[in-house]
Amino acid sequence: MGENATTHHTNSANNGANDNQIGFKSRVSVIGSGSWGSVAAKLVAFNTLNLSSFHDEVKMWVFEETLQSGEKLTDAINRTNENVKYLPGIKLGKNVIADPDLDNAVKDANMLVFVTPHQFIDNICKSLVGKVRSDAEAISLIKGMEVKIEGACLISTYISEQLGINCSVLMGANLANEIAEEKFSEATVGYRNNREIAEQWVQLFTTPYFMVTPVQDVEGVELCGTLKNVVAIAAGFVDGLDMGNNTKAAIIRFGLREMREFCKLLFSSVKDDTFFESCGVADVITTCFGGRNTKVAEAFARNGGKRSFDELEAEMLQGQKLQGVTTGREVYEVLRHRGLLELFPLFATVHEICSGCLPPSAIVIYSEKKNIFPV
Ligand SMILES: NC(=O)c1ccc[n+]([C@@H]2O[C@H](COP(=O)([O-])OP(=O)(O)OC[C@H]3O[C@@H](n4cnc5c(N)ncnc54)[C@H](O)[C@@H]3O)[C@@H](O)[C@H]2O)c1
Ligand SMILES: O=P(O)(O)OC[C@H](O)CO
Repeated sequence: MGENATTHHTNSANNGANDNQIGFKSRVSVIGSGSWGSVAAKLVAFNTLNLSSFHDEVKMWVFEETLQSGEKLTDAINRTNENVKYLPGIKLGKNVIADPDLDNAVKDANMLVFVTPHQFIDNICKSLVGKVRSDAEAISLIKGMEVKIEGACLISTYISEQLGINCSVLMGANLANEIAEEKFSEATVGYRNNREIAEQWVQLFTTPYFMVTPVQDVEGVELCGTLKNVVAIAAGFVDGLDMGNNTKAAIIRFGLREMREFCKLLFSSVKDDTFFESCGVADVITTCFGGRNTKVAEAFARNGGKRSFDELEAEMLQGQKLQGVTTGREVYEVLRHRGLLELFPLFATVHEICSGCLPPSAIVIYSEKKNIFPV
């Protein structure tokens, strides 16, 4: 494996000052190792092996757990080169090294890929404060947001503020199991100001079967990835009620419209064009037809809302996590706080169904309401 760096750092919060020299190679760490985290590591590892500007090795932080066999997940990944629990049957690349020690996994890395379920990012960031290189660049593949008393905060902003580093995002129509099998997909990198950094992320993720497009609209890209999970839950209810494709298409259209209005409510800078990128309409389509949120919401509706999402998630996903129910609650809190629930009937109804205040069939009653926003 290529440990042929011209500079090698041993202290954890390195400032990178020695790295502005010819021959510097970037080091990549992936923080998270669920199904998408493992695929992200595979994509990145393919490129670090082939691009001379990167160290070959990609560290992947694993939230450690013990498998039924008694073996640690990290040991199993390093022994088999597969994430036997979250992405079985897929070789990650021999240059992917699983590490259960978060500090060690990020040490020396100047490119950090964050890809955990969003409910865990708070603790992860807190434990990383002071541990990452001050010149590191981050990218978030996390679909979700942080909602605090003071308001909603994008995950990329949260990472940026906690760790004092810039954070871009990568979102898109990306069902992990399909990309793992190298079926063609697209994704969108959202960046703030620095096009050069965006190009580096594009280069790191692009493969012959994964086409990545940069868009200067970090908020629009990230919020699309976040909000589509709420629409996915609504689509699952429609499936569970056997309402058919026309109803589902209507729900998708209403959902996209509320996504756009919610984005613009939070950030007036969000661009309409962003909704036509992979992170927008394409992700809504794939997630509403093949995503976990939709599948579990379908089961919820088929059970008449009598089995909780937590119970169905544990049974159907075996350790994988849903984002849509939590995000639905977070969106609801933002809207309630601003007195705008009436303007977002789909989002509001999704949360009220998930929390047991309304039956799943209420999603159809919603669809009979008039258009709220001017089209
Ligand atoms: N799976 C997909 O198809 C897909 C595609 C695009 C984006 N995403 C997004 O990527 C993010 C990561 O999802 P995923 O699919 O890789 O994960 P996952 O749902 O497949 O797996 C859950 C992960 O959470 C970890 N975990 C459990 N408890 C934890 C804790 N207390 N602290 C930290 N980690 C813990 C598990 O070890 C596992 O790695 C999510 O925001 C998701 O929306 C997923
Ligand atoms: O399986 P889901 O519902 O978490 O969706 C996965 C991806 O976000 C689809 O792009």
